[in-house]
Amino acid sequence: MQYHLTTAALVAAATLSMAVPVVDRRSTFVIEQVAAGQVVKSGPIEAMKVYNKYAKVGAVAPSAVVDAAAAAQQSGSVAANPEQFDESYLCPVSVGGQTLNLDFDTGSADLWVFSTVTPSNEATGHAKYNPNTSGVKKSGYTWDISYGDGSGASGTVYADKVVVGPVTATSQAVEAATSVSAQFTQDTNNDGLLGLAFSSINTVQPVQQNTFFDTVKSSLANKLFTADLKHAAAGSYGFGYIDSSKYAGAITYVPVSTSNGFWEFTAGGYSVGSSTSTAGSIGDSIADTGTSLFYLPTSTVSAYYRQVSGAQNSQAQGGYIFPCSATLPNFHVSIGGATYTVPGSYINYAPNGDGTCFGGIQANTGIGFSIFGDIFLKSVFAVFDQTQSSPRLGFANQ
Ligand SMILES: O=C(c1ccc(-c2ccco2)nc1O)N(Cc1ccccn1)C1CC1
Repeated sequence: MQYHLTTAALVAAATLSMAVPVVDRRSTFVIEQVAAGQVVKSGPIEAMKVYNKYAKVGAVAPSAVVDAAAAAQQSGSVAANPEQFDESYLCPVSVGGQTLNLDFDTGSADLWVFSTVTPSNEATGHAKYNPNTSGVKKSGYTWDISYGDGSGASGTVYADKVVVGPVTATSQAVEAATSVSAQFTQDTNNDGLLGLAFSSINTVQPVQQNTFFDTVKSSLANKLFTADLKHAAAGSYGFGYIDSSKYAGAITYVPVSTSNGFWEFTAGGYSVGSSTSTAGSIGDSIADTGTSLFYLPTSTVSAYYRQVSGAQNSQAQGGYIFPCSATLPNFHVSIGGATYTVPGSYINYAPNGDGTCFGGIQANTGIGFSIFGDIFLKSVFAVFDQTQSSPRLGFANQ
């Protein structure tokens, strides 16, 4: 039986074959390279899907359709450079043609930047986005965010081109700060945040805006991004593809609840050091690249520091501390049936200056869930995946 491509598909293909110059034919439809500049919407991708659907009965896509579809599927990566003590990781991003170093944060959903509209005494030492060069003001739109550590920022909104690695959002909501808290002013390496949580918690009013990932998602070869953070070394974030050289063994996936706007999942049992007994379940957790430490239930945290001689929960320092000379046991956690290990050395976060050091594992008291922050994430390869009907998180050992 001879299948006929639908008229629409033939028209689409014909149109594209006229519109797109025929270049070299791709033998296999594997997307390696990425598109720059204008991102073509889903026309070529839909046309390509038709050819793929009927390939089994002999349909062959014209090279123009293959090329246009390929050009419409972006993927690529950007370096994630650690600040001192791995407090946060900063990535170079082009915002309206200006390079700023942004903190990619899977725990929030606003892309906000220091700018020429930030009071100069609050912006000293920071790279600033100048919206006048190419930004389109979304007049009347404002934003205001507060973070768990008490920091925060607020301002106005523009639409502009944002490029992360080779992945381009031609019109992304860029939130220019007109006010930032002291914590942000003081960290002169940090020129703003790029939120990668769900857009449902974006703070722009009166019209909520999309994250960078949601803006480019439909143009990515695969609707996912990855985090490959490292201890005291440059790692990377990838968009649209999984680099299998960045992890060992299999990626284990777990379901994600989006009801709070976070990459929220259920973590399983844990064990400390060489002990084989896996204790109780950690439970409700989020994966948050924007949080430095690893916040866990009080029972888990006291079980861990019971194995650290000299450890104490210091009111003065605001958490568990121990002698910097202490040997810290590894921390193992089970997620989706697979076990991941945070090396003890990663749990010595930073010196307090008095011979004691501050722990990378701390209690989640008052937060309401556990936070798998950078102390955990730099121990694994993480996949933030929206390729399925519902979002999921994938983890692999590095
Ligand atoms: O910092 C935040 C955080 C991020 C985004 C928002 C927010 C407000 C409005 C939209 O997003 N609010 C936060 O608070 N942490 C980490 C954290 C650490 C410690 C205590 C509480 N939390 C959110 C991811 C959990």
